[in-house]
Amino acid sequence: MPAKIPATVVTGFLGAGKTTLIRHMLQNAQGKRIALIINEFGDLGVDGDILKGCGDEVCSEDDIVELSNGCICCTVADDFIPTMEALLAREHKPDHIVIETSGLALPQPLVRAFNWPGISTKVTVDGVVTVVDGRAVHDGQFAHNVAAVDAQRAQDENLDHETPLSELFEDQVACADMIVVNKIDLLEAAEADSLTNKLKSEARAGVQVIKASMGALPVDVLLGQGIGAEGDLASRHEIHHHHHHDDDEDDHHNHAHEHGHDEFESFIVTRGEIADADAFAAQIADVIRAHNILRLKGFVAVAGKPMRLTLQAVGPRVDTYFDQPFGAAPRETRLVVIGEAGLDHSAITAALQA
Ligand SMILES: Nc1nc2c(ncn2[C@@H]2O[C@H](COP(=O)(O)OP(=O)(O)OP(=O)(O)O)[C@@H](O)[C@H]2O)c(=O)[nH]1
Repeated sequence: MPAKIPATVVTGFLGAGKTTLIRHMLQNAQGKRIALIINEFGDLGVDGDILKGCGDEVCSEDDIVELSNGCICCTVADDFIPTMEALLAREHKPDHIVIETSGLALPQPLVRAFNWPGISTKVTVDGVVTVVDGRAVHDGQFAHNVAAVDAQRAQDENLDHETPLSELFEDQVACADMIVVNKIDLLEAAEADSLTNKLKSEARAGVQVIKASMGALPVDVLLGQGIGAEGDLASRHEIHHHHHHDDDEDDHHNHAHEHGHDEFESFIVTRGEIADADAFAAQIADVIRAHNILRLKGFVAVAGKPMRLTLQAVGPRVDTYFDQPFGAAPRETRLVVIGEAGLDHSAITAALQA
């Protein structure tokens, strides 16, 4: 029987740097043939477009498959399994499969899917890489204290102080084989060390915690962990599954429901060309602050520039760079806005179109 193809799951919160890390990996793959499965949140394929735009020989468009029918953990059977089967049926099989989950997906149901008949004999989870935004976590944005939260819950069943964001963060840490503390360039050395130690103490025993900037890690470090994560799911406990860890559908749905994916939403804002890229970035930072937007990303048409401007904002930090010509795509500005449910669509749209 041929060896199983290793698959690496890359998870991590919105804007932590998953796409950046994968792009670096593809550009340094040293001839390894990597197939990518990308789970976009919302219906604008920004991450896929960014990766396709890297123009490298090893990341031909054929090898990039996008799942955009919602959260990967809720669409495993309908979307992920058929995609994986199609990938495994190809004549030229990849050496390695990398799966980028959307920042809101839970890694555990995805890892569990590798135990499905027809999948389990052909592919194995090489490792789960959880990318964290070192700056944000250090600043306490997604900090958590499991004991304190449990104590609070025990005191009052009606009082749930835990936000969905911190729940997801805990699940991502609990499932990791390797934690990448990214954006180290935005931290002092001592801050980076203390965060690394804190995450080491929260993760399962033996989990590697590695610092990185712009996700720049050697491919040999990221791939080839050889863990077989689908075989030890019980140790990757989902924080909110205190009662049982079975595969039954109801349990899965309850879990998905508990996490309330409906509590997040995304929508698209389009506009024509903008005149000044710096002024537009400043405008976006203001809109993000005013409306509590978690993540904003997309492509911008700048007057007089043939290239499209890629724009990515994590919190109020806005990054832009020109990546490639518009080509056949319409020359317009398209932005996806992601936040917790209740965003004021019309006010945000008006502010971005102003
Ligand atoms: N300063 C700094 N910025 C970074 C680093 N890594 C990524 N970024 C920036 O952070 C933003 C988000 O990075 P992505 O790679 O798109 O993050 P992601 O996790 O794929 O985000 P989602 O797809 O929204 O979940 C981009 O603007 C990156 O350029 C880093 O190490 N340092």
